[in-house]
Amino acid sequence: MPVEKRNDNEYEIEFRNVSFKYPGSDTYALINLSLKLKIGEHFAVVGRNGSGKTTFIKLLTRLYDPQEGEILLNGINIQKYDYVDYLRLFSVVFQDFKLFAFSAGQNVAADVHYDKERVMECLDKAGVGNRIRKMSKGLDTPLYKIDADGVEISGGEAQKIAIARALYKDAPFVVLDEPTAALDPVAEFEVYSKFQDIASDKTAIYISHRLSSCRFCDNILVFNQGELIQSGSHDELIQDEDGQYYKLWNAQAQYYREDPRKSRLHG
Ligand SMILES: Nc1ncnc2c1ncn2[C@@H]1O[C@H](COP(=O)(O)OP(=O)(O)OP(=O)(O)O)[C@@H](O)[C@H]1O
Repeated sequence: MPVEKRNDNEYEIEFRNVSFKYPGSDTYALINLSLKLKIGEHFAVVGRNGSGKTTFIKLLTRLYDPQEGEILLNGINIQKYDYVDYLRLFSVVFQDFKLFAFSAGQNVAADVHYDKERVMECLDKAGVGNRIRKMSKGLDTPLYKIDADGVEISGGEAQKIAIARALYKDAPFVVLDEPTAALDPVAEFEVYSKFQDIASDKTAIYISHRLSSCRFCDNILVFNQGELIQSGSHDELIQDEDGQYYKLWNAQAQYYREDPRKSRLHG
């Protein structure tokens, strides 16, 4: 069935007791996950390596179907919707995003024909607009040196362009699966705080290993060994000294102490 187009973007997704094993694997990558993603809510997803964060996104975007439980869009199992129609609801930047040897503008629009002004706006929001403006042919500059006029860009710049592409798509759900891995902590914080503004009216999910970037998000979801074990704001989660969030936060705290004197004391 088609996904009903809603001008109010009132799309709600619910995971109901979802468990999942990858094909050929004996262990669960996700165990009994239940949560609701309501319109306009922003989520940060944190947890150790292999805790199920990316798998959660893969099920959400129907790269796989769960063996147990169900995922519902406005109360109807997502498997009942037309696949392409369903995917239109999402702008996703995966860890292994790809840019192509096309022009900067085409990379953002994922199309040959595009609205230059809007593309530039998205590049600005992602924090890479000025870099593109300074290129000899602006938006028409080919990325990568395959072309004689091509420009090599850094990993961090590529990630910002991938974020601009997700913004250009203008879908009601935006997912950033650690798209900031090549950014230094300051740049990641900048992207993340901008992202909160950019995604203001959208449902947004942001996966990051750097807890410092997520601390201002109201809904932090903590995954551990395939389970959602905690959720809440930073201030709520940090209260529980036996909790996983507290452990993760303290394990990383040495990397982002703001007071250099403290760093010296600990360094
Ligand atoms: N394609 C796959 N086939 C089999 N097992 C997989 C596959 N992808 C992930 N897994 C396993 O599923 C579990 C959850 O992995 P997932 O990638 O969701 O974790 P993650 O929290 O996103 O990790 P990271 O922080 O390292 O990106 C892990 O045990 C992982 O080894």
